[in-house]
Amino acid sequence: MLETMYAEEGIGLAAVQVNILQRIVVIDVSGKRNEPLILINPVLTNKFGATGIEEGCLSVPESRAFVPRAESVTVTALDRDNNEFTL
Ligand SMILES: CSCC[C@H](NC=O)C(=O)O
Repeated sequence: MLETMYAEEGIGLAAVQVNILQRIVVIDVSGKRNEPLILINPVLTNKFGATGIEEGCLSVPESRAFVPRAESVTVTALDRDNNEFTL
């Protein structure tokens, strides 16, 4: 998933986008593209505020649309070593 996200110059990719039917998300919003974040079975436990921007989607590359988003969220997930973390 990381390989695909980096190859497509994305900032995030969900497993279902590459036909893996599991709750896994990879993200890298670092400037140098060297800080991958892997969330397995993520659960949003809190969200705050409302915002949104026009976004693209690697699965529908020809389209862009405004997507409503929270300003911040709290998420708990497992990492690659099965350790739970919250951010
Ligand atoms: C803003 S959410 C990320 C959207 C897109 N990733 C998956 O489709 C990407 O451009 O990386």
